[in-house]
Amino acid sequence: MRVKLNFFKQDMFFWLLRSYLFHGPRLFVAGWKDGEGQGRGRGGFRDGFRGGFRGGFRDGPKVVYVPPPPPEEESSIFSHYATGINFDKYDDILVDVSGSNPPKAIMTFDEAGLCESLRKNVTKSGYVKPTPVQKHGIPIISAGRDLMACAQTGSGKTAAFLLPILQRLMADGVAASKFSEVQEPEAIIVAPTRELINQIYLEARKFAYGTCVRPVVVYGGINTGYTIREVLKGCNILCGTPGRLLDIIGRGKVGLSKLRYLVLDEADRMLDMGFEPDMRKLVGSPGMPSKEDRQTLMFSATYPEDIQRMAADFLKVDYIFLAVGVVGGACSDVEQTIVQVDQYSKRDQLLELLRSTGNERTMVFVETKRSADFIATFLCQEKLSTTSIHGDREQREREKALSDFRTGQCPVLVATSVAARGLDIEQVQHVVNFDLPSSIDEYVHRIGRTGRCGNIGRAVSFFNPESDTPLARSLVKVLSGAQQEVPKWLEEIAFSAHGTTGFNPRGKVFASTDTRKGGSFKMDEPPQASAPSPAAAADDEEWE
Ligand SMILES: Nc1ncnc2c1ncn2[C@@H]1O[C@H](COP(=O)(O)OP(=O)(O)OP(=O)(O)O)[C@@H](O)[C@H]1O
Repeated sequence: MRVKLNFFKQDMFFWLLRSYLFHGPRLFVAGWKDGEGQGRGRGGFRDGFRGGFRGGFRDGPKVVYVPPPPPEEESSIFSHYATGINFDKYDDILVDVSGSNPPKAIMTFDEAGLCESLRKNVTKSGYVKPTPVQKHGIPIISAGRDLMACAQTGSGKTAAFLLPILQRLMADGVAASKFSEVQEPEAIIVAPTRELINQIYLEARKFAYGTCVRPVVVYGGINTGYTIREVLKGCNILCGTPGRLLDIIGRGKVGLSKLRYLVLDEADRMLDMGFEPDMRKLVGSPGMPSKEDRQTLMFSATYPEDIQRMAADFLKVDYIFLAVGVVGGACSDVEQTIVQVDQYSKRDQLLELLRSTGNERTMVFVETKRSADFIATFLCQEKLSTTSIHGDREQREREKALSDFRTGQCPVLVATSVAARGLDIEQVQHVVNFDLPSSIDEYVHRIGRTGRCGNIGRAVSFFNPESDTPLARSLVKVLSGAQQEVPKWLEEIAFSAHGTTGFNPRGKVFASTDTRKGGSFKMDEPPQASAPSPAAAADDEEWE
């Protein structure tokens, strides 16, 4: 073991030295970022030589990055990928709606009563029939009810909240957006990462195409002056990451008196330890309508029980809980494989795997920003076109990485948790968990980057018993819940980690849904404390 470790250290040392000489310090010192307009824990200069510089350059120089304008041509705005062979199987998923007097589900988009322009945009987006979360979610939102919705990754949650909001705004004839020193949006949508909120904004912009509703997006890492100018041009739907949103409200550029909708996408993440204070600050902002006077909507594929209880603070008492399928369950269109490895063989196994997948688009998840850089550089040196995304990369680089991955120019994307949730990228055939996350919900979100919208995907996870044993039990449950093969060795690890009594890995999993029913999701497992956000646990990942 010791010999192995020394080899590993030597290997790392020379590799680091080589990389430093080839790539210069840029690889290790991620640089200035996010200083402007934040002055908060998650902003500022967070970098490779942590400790050394940390704090010293916190505010950094002014962020000048202005993202390229979104596409203007209709063909790009409405470009979409095809639904997969399992799209129709969504109809077989069991749906549980709880709460008083839930409105009846719709079966078609025609029944949604969308106004003509919105209906046209839905068709141009390639949507023929609604997914279950849309069938149930749209009428619930249209009826003015608060909603906590849970549906598997890639099953259309974004449109489930955007369509009824846009419909209401159009039906009520919101004032066409025009320049004003203070903007009063009707809806605010929050999400945990910059790339995700930008994606939601582009979806909102697509569905609002040709109407007078104007969505705007604000997030960290881009020039604040530019952001403010965009907002002041007119803003009906404000999409933002929490820091930038609070900043822009704090500057008095956004008033909340007309706010009708507050949407928390990836709601469990928005309410866990990392973001909860920001969310409380947001709902406590001057002018924010009370929960009785606004509609609050929450969406995610996972809802730990304690987070669900806390979420009730933000919702009206009679909110509706909608569960499509298994709460916290993995998407069954993803074929999951768990491979037992030791730490030192991971790199070679990854290489072998990627060589066998050819040019298929693959996301490789690692636990820390540093390993993201290491692994990406390693793969590049092995002649695999690879890019990386993590919180220490500048926003310009993050967006470039994502775009290179989307276009297939770099078919391999090495990512930290920052890319685990929500991102909807065409043709991601594989997800590799080079490092398994510490929380099972994070695992569910990561593997959900593939197998979207009825398409088939594959996820391979490296399980190192030395570090991953605490995840074994939940992993067995998620695998069996998604009708996947559970390796015997994993069952044994889960069994011995748990002790000998009462553990039935194939037992009733995720039994109940709505915490108001008093049940626990996982019948034979005590409720877990909300896991510290993977971000916080892992190398202070920077999320927004
Ligand atoms: N009714 C539909 N018909 C065809 N395609 C759809 C439909 N609804 C959504 N889609 C497409 O399915 C893909 C996944 O949708 P979306 O990103 O909203 O999933 P999600 O449930 O929010 O996933 P995640 O949990 O990962 O955030 C998107 O490309 C979206 O445009």
